[in-house]
Amino acid sequence: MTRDVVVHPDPAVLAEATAARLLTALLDVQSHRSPVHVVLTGGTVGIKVLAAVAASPVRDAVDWSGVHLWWGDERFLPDGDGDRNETQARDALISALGDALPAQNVHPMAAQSDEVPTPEASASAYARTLAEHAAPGTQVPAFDVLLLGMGPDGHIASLFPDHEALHVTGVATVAVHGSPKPPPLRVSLTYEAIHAAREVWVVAAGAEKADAVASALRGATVAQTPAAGATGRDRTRWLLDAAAAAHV
Ligand SMILES: O=C(O)[C@H](O)[C@@H](O)[C@H](O)[C@H](O)COP(=O)(O)O
Repeated sequence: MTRDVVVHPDPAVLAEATAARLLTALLDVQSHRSPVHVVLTGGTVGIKVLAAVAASPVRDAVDWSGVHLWWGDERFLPDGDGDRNETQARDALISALGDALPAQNVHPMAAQSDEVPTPEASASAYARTLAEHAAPGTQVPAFDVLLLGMGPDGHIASLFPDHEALHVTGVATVAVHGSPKPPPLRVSLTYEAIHAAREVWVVAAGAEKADAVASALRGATVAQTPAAGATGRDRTRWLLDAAAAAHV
């Protein structure tokens, strides 16, 4: 596994460059394999990347009919809630793609409802959907690119420092209670699912992330800095702005 650390001057350039990199990655994979599986992240930087993809002229070079979109985590809220990562991703990119991206290629984590009353129910349902698209004997598709934002505490997806969800094994998804980042109830991929990705890209901007970035890159434990466990099978990329890279 190779690890790259790329530093861009500011958050806007970081989002644009990450979008360009993602589009190029999709085109490269599509030249020899289909479908392509991409895992999206919530957070301001993650959504800015999606908006930049939507605005890119290269967007229409991608055969979106062969792209599947997944989520690394979700806030456990009712469908359509503005705080859901799915809602923000639809607003930033998915709606703009229209019929080019088949609805059945978009795989959100189930929202809170009478039928899905708990994050555990949503996590179990997602694990089943992931398995349906996975190769025999595996739990999740071989994600081509798995995007992750990172919080100031070093959390990725909804895996927070010293949280029991960090240590869940044998399953692809986990329900998260007591998230220190609101809302408190969430659903997240586990490290096992994250590590199944061919490439993991951690995208972080801002001075408030600098300590966690340095800690993760210096090999902190995942209990201290969950982002230290953000690794892909073939490649791990840290895509940073100068402020977040200040202590690297
Ligand atoms: O659901 C979420 O909140 C995200 O998945 C979370 O992991 C986010 O990516 C980080 O908290 C970074 O968020 P910012 O980019 O807004 O700092």
